[in-house]
Amino acid sequence: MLKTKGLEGIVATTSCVSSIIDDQLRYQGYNIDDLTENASFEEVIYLLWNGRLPKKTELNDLKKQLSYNSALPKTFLDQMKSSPLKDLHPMAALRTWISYLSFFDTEADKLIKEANYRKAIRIQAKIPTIVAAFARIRQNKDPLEPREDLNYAANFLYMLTGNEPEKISVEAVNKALIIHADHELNASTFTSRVCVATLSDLYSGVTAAIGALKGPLHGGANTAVMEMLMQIGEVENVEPYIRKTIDNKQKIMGFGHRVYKQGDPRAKHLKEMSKQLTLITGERKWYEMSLEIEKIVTREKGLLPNVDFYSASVYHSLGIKHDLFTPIFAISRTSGWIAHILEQYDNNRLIRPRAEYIGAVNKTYTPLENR
Ligand SMILES: CC(=O)SCCNC(=O)CCNC(=O)[C@H](O)C(C)(C)COP(=O)(O)OP(=O)(O)OC[C@H]1O[C@@H](n2cnc3c(N)ncnc32)[C@H](O)[C@@H]1OP(=O)(O)O
Ligand SMILES: O=C([O-])CC(=O)C(=O)O
Repeated sequence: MLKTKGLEGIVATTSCVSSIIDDQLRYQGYNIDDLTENASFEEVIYLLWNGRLPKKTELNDLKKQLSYNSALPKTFLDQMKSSPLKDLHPMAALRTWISYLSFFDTEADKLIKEANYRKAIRIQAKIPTIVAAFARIRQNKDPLEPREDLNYAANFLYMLTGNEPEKISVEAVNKALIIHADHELNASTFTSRVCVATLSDLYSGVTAAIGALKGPLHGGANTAVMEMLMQIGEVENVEPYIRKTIDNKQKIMGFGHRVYKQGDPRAKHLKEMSKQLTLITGERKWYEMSLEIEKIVTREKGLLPNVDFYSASVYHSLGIKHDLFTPIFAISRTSGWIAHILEQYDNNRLIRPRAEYIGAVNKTYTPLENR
């Protein structure tokens, strides 16, 4: 008899990439609180892929490679421009464009370690360029070339807006990218590992993971949180809205977690960022509404905010379109997916669990005309 639905509590692999122990999240042994306060996203990419922090020359080299590989081929951009993007879900677009990127990579199906690392850099370098190009093209704006002089976070903001990004925005995006980079065996990471365990390629692994992240029970929750905040509109509407949602037995987006029961350690960073950024924008209501929702949901349901809850008001305060929140999550999580994919290749075995069959047996075929 199946004891646990949704593989809850099942340990499905060993991993050195990240750990959740006593509600503390660590990447390769480093607490995310430490990394969020001190590191750059580029350092975290290196850490996740190599198991240690980079030396100065190694970091500079990674930055150069990311920068060198960040532009998109003209044919790729032409294809984007001629596609019907206007009403497309950005995660559907991203899933397609990452897969399409493999058409331009002569090493796409080479599974040797060195080629995998080169592909890892190409994907990580191009994913923010793709998201930014998508965002601009659907508004009938020309996509922008990445800039060599900007770091990963700043370059993304620049390509999105065309403006010189402000320091505070760059710092916020850098932190958000670090916070979302990896999370043990979450649904999208598991998906990526299952995919490449068949000895499929890195592009397939990342594409599959994007599909899994898209759903509102996973990465799609950050956009859903913002939709909820927009529907609520004002702090005084929070209580009736949440009460109705609870009475209707609907889920409150951005709350609850499969693994954390005492709270998601990433939420406090985003909460503080939301507080600071809404002070600057003057739109305090997004933070205040979030605080009120947290108070009521914790009181009524005993549920705590997860990573997606305060990230909504953070990204909104940075002026980012709401449906781009999940693609930004994907930009960050690509670093974690890739780390897990590389780890899977290093010690691979096909992932193929069993299903307990609960359907009918011993049926016999009835010819079509007799049904
Ligand atoms: C990056 C990330 O993926 S973080 C998660 C992002 N997703 C969300 O924020 C969506 C809202 N949250 C949820 O749907 C869930 O809490 C999940 C998907 C995160 C975890 O799901 P699970 O571990 O499968 O818990 P499950 O959905 O079975 O919930 C257990 C109980 O708590 C309730 N519950 C869990 N989360 C919520 C919520 N956000 N709002 C209301 N009730 C909730 C469920 O209704 C269920 O109640 P029941 O036992 O009375 O039926
Ligand atoms: O681990 C999970 O189930 C979901 C999550 O928080 C993440 O992927 O960051």
